[in-house]
Amino acid sequence: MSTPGDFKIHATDGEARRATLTTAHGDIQTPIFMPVGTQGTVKSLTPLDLEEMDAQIILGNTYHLYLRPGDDLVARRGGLHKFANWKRPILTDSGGFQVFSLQEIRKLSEEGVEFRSYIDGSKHFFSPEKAIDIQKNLGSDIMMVLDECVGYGADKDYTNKSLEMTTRWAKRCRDHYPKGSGGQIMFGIVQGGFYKDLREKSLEQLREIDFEGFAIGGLSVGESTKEMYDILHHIAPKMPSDKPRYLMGVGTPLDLLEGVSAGVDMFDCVLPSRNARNGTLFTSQGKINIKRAEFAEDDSPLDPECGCYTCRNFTKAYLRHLYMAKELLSYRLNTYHNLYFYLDLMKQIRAAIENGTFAELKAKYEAAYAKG
Ligand SMILES: CNc1nc2c(CC[C@H]3O[C@@H](OC)[C@@H]4OC(C)(C)O[C@@H]43)c3nc(N)[nH]c(=O)c3cc2[nH]1
Ligand SMILES: [Zn+2]
Repeated sequence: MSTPGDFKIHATDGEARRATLTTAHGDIQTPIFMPVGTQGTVKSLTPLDLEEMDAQIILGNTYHLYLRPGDDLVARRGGLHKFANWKRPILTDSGGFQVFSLQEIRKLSEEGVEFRSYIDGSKHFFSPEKAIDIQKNLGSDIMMVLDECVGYGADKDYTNKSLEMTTRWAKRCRDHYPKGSGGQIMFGIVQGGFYKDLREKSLEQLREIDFEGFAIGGLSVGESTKEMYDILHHIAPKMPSDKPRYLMGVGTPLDLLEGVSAGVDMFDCVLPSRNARNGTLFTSQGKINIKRAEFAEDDSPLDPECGCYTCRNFTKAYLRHLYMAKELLSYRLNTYHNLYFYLDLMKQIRAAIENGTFAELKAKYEAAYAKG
């Protein structure tokens, strides 16, 4: 009988790992990409669409769902799985990032963070315990601790003080929901900015606490790709090898490949769904923007190598027309394709690790995406 949090590694290829993570709503095959469903929905897609494209897990967000419709309202409806009719695993972020990135007006103290609602300006307070209580109400399979994601360029002294508070908050989150006290598992979040010694310090402090997994926070906050990869390759291989590693908010197709090569197992990013809105589509030959005039009478599919509903049923000419006409269907068909592309890339990565050809797969996409 497998327990939520069990993590079994089946194969490795360099630092890359092919594993299975057990949750209360089923097993997750890693490496994995997690579509972002901030408000309990992956914008414009139905649960059926997501199951068709084999999305194994989606993300929800404490900050947004607490403010609207209310985590208590969701709890009274049986939790987020029932409310959104999503039967597979859900991971919820703690809201730390949203408070620190979306809010100018906020007060940070040892106790927690005070902020104003972006909806009606009302005042709210998140303590580590409150952030966990909200995720308990939502019933997510994987909960994230409340942390401070310091901004790009934060100085070393501030970054150090912040990571120490984040560790104290992490401990309070774990004490508030001890391991095994329910079917939900909890990940710690490594901070430390762009200082390698502080990253190691954050990890050393967190590994003392009994988390079922560890995330790398504080990246994809405006740094260069080189700076991100530098920290990634420094800290990921040092994280507990017998537990899942989650790189938060990352990234492009090349970032996913780079992250896997550094030993990362889980990724989330708004890019595939956000880019769908502005017509930037990911294909096996690189990125294209569907609004370009060259596609006006192009009767070929978006991506000849893609098996998704959009590519099997529509031409570039029609997708361009929908985009130019600002039709709702444009957003839905573009999102469907972009997420399918990301999920299919992860499927190829899992197979490549199993048969020891990960380096070749990475080189193929680096060539196709070289032009950026
Ligand atoms: C884009 N770059 C980026 N995102 C980050 C996140 C948030 C990740 C969440 O925010 C949304 O992406 C913007 C996603 O949709 C929901 C569902 C809201 O959850 C995802 C982070 N979260 C926490 N707790 N701590 C971090 O240090 C952190 C760092 C990040 N860097
Ligand atoms: Zn497609």
